[in-house]
Amino acid sequence: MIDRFGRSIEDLRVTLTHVCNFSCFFCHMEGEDNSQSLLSPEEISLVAKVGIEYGIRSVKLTGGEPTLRRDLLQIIRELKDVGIKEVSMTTNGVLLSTLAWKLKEVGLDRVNVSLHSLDKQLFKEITGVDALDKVIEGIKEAIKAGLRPLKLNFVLTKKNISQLDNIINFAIETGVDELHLIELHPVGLGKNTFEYHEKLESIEKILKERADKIEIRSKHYRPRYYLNNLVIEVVKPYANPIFCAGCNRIRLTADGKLKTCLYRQDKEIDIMDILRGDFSLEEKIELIREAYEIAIAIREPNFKYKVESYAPS
Ligand SMILES: Nc1nc2c(ncn2[C@@H]2O[C@H](COP(=O)(O)OP(=O)(O)OP(=O)(O)O)[C@@H](O)[C@H]2O)c(=O)[nH]1
Ligand SMILES: C[S@@+](CC[C@H](N)C(=O)[O-])C[C@H]1O[C@@H](n2cnc3c(N)ncnc32)[C@H](O)[C@@H]1O
Ligand code: SF4
Ligand code: SF4
Repeated sequence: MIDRFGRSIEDLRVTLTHVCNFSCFFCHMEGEDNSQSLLSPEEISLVAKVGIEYGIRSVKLTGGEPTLRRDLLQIIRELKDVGIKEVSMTTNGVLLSTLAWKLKEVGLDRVNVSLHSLDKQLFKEITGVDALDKVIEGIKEAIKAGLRPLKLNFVLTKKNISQLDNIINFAIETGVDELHLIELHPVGLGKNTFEYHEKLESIEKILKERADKIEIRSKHYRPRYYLNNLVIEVVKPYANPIFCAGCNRIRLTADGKLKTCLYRQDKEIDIMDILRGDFSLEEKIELIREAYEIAIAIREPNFKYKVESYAPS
């Protein structure tokens, strides 16, 4: 099923919690308001299962920090049980060294680990926590456990641009598969820290010259640059109509809303009353189907090309 802009939905992005053990100065919290609500593993897997009928094939677990959920293993197990082909997670990595093998065992396919600096002091300045060594340990353990392709997320800012070369070298030496080079985008706290925004254009120009191969991914039409054994994927979501044209994701917020876009709080459908209401399972499934259909009908690219109407005078 496709929306009015010809886009399918294939990926469900689930915010498992708004709680985090870091406090990154730019954190967008997936564009959600802080809430204490937590959907249960059964509720999450029911929404994902119904989503399969509408094209959902993969689920991304995010947050806040998803590894803080005590029932994370059960959530992953249930998502695989209802038929989600690929379950992946984006994490700050600080708890990964103890969790990696257990995550693999219950069916997690891969992880993205955020790493914005290899300098201890700067890492602490960015994240609020002195945890660089622990995160590196987590990355290494996740690779050993086979949570691959393992991707690093590097959000580029004026604070850490000097770290980029180190991060690329670290990724190659450690056996990381891919590096997401991410533009800081102004949502959530990121909105107030846009003075640290750094353009990616000059870096991308160098990548173009040095790459052995360049690909365009169907997800967000993201460009991927192959350098030796590392793939560097440029994630440039801000004011980028091409990115939004390739948006095949829909979101499930921590407080039970189907959210059609990271930037839009006006285009959400609250399904908490369906999930927690006094309905039979069949009735819930039917109501969730209706919610997906409404979400698909109202979703739209946040950034669109505007064609000026031209009226000769
Ligand atoms: N604006 C916008 N940003 C997004 C979207 N999806 C991901 N991002 C940003 O992309 C960066 C990488 O997000 P991840 O969760 O690690 O990765 P992913 O987008 O799921 O990509 P893969 O794991 O490679 O499939 C983060 O900064 C996200 O905020 C989106 O649909 N819209
Ligand atoms: C909101 S975090 C949640 C998952 C986990 N806590 C983590 O940091 O990896 C998801 C991803 O968004 C990135 N991110 C957060 N705020 C951002 C912003 N304003 N601009 C770009 N990326 C951002 C994080 O670095 C992380 O890679
Ligand atoms: S970016 Fe991730 S680790 Fe950093 S504060 Fe936000 S949720 Fe926590
Ligand atoms: S429409 Fe654009 S901004 Fe909104 S979620 Fe999709 S890619 Fe992100």
